[in-house]
Amino acid sequence: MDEVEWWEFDTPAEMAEQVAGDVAFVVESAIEAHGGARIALTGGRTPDVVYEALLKKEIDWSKVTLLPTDDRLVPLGDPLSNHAKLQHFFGKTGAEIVSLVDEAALGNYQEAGRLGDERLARLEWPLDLVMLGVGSDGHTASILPGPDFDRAVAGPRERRVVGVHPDPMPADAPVDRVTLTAAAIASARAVMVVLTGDEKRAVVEKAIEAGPLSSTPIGRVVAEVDASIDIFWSR
Ligand SMILES: O=C1O[C@H](COP(=O)(O)O)[C@@H](O)[C@H](O)[C@H]1O
Repeated sequence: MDEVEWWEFDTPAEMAEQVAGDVAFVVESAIEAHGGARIALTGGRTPDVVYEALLKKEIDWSKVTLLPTDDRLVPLGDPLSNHAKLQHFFGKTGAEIVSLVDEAALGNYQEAGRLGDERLARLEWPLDLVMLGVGSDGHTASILPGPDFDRAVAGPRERRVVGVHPDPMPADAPVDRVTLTAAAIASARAVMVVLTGDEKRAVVEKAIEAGPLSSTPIGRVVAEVDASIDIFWSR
């Protein structure tokens, strides 16, 4: 990893404004450089304020492809679905929204991972931007402790999506997942991390300090990324 730069804000709204401006700049540059932008966006609760701010930017959404960094294996309209979140915020913009979840494989997380990988192979790579969130346990995207951790952080580099059975199950969304792998995230042209609160900040600082030997998903992913990473944090 080249460099980690922290950007600190007093409120989530101030942070959101900055992040939205940076995302809009990446989108504009990507459209100028290769005619379209491909962006992976975090799920969870933290980014809502960012997505509100992003919707106020002038963006030619018809040239943008959006996908979640990860998803929960639930029907696409379920409140736990990250795809549903993207539809809720960006569904009317004209952006193409790609789901990582194939509803035919909700009961088989490994098959769901394979189908998600197949689906993303149809996109042009690399992604222009990956915006990551972080859980207070240090997970990022849906790279979580459990039997699939090694495959997600250190599996074959050509694998972009894997299925994940978290162990232990996260209390707020106790379901199997599909996630971008660390290699797919690391291949993006730009990577940013968005988080709030002292607890998550301490987790991320400790994970980055541990480097490639970190036992925490966010530490392993940051260590994989060659380019510089911007971390946006607010109180
Ligand atoms: O399960 C997930 O959690 C993380 C963090 O979410 P938050 O609610 O603590 O902001 C999120 O980045 C990920 O996309 C999501 O699926």
